[in-house]
Amino acid sequence: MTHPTSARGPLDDLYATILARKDADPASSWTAQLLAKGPEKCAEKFGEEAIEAIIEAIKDDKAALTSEAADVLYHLLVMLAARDVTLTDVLDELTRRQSQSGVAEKASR
Ligand SMILES: N=c1c2ncn([C@@H]3O[C@H](COP(=O)(O)OP(=O)(O)OP(=O)(O)O)[C@@H](O)[C@H]3O)c2ncn1[C@@H]1O[C@H](COP(=O)(O)O)[C@@H](O)[C@H]1O
Repeated sequence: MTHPTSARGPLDDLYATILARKDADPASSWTAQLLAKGPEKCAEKFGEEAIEAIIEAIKDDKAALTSEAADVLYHLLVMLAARDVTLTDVLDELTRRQSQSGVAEKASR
């Protein structure tokens, strides 16, 4: 499925960079090093970053939450790449849900 908002954005560019790091020398890049440790380690790092974001959200520190949210998005993409799930797969799932909720809205009118 082609995503309707297919204009490339920073997340697409970051995901493409992360994918390219799957074949890179681990010594050359933090991302390549993390991917070389395997999908379980990538998932663990995602969990750690999510918890750090939760802490900043509870503290209501907007600057720190913004920074942690960027870490969460980066580590989400690394975890997806480690398991060969594409960003397009995830966006398509969101689009499918939006169109389903549109059907539900129309049905309730
Ligand atoms: N967006 C990011 C990004 N966000 C966070 N990080 C790294 O993720 C790491 C995780 O932070 P931690 O505080 O947990 O790091 P740490 O304590 O050193 O790690 P551990 O000891 O816990 O394993 C840090 O080293 C950050 O530099 C990122 N590393 C890379 N990118 C982007 O990924 C792309 C590829 O970068 P390279 O990894 O340099 O190839 C580039 O576009 C980068 O901008």
